[in-house]
Amino acid sequence: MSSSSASVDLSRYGWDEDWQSAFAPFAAQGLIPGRVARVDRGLCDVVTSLGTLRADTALVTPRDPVRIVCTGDWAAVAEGVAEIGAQVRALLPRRTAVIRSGASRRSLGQVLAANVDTVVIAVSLAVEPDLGRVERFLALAWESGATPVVALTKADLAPDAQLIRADIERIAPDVPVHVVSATEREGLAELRAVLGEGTVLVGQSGVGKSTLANALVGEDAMDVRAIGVDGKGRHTTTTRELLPLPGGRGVLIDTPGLRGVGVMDVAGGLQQVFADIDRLAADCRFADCGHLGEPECAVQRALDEGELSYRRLDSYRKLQRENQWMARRADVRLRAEARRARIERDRHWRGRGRDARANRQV
Ligand SMILES: Nc1nc2c(ncn2[C@@H]2O[C@H](COP(=O)(O)OP(=O)(O)OP(=O)(O)O)[C@@H](O)[C@H]2O)c(=O)[nH]1
Ligand SMILES: [Zn+2]
Repeated sequence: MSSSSASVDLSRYGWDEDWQSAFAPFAAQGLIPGRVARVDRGLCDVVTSLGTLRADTALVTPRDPVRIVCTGDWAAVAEGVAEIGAQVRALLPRRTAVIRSGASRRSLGQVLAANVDTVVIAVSLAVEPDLGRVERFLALAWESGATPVVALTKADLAPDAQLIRADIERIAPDVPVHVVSATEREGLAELRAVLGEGTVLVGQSGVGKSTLANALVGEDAMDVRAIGVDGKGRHTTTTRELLPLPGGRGVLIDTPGLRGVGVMDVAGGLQQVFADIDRLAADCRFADCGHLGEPECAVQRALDEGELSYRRLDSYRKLQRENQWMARRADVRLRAEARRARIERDRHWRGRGRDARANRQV
């Protein structure tokens, strides 16, 4: 699909009047708008009205990984002439960003998708779902500014899909939960109906995201391959793609499967996922109740009555601790960076002073 020359209608990719007005200053510089469909090692595929261009992203590569170009971004692109290829010159400010904490142990974030209004969390019905992991994804999704939806995949492999659905609904208040089978093409229309203008599919590796994306888009658009390269014969999505859904129903972004998903800066998201616990806590006698045996604790009462599970309260505490820990790490990192910058600056000025003295002596 790359470098087609046909004229592309960008409204199929989510272009609207607000983007248009945000773009005005770039249009004045002769740049063209494009939506980033895929990013890899310094280059990206960007869909413009002229077709998909391969563009250099060096000019928009800051140190902060959260600000690095990502699938779903709207970019101001210089088309390029002769040997000089296309270049991404700037990114329009994002409306939403789905961010997880970085894969490494350093406290850096990684943007999974930008400018989506729906986050579909894919959870496989083929295995016992890990409720804590679903809660993590929900926190990320709420925090992004988009709306979460849960898709329970591989329904054809699960005799008790409705039981699992009830469990998920309990931990995901106010979130639509859909049971689908991509291979049997079941539940797809219902799922499609709740998607917004832009959707990203997230979830663990192997839950069936790419297969579901293909089923929703209606063609073999994603690269789903059984590869033996890693020796485990796992199915792995090697690229991240953005595709328009049929019937003008917005775009769909597939993401590579995540082994683990860390949270950072998700305090607001956690409050939304665990709104039930916060509501209970409001009825505790003490405003700062730790729900650890204090008298007249509404959370303890709900635990005793089986209205709230110990697992869910533990999960909330664990995610809160992780979030605070990540925030502290980010603080430490920012302070270290500031210190490094100060040392650099001092060295620079000391060097200049030495040069000036040396000059005087000549
Ligand atoms: N039975 C059944 N198998 C499915 C279904 N959807 C996906 N699969 C299978 O599950 C395996 C993983 O599917 P993928 O679509 O590659 O999963 P993914 O989540 O994109 O995986 P990553 O790319 O690693 O993130 C493949 O063997 C699919 O054929 C389904 O609805 N039913
Ligand atoms: Zn309490």
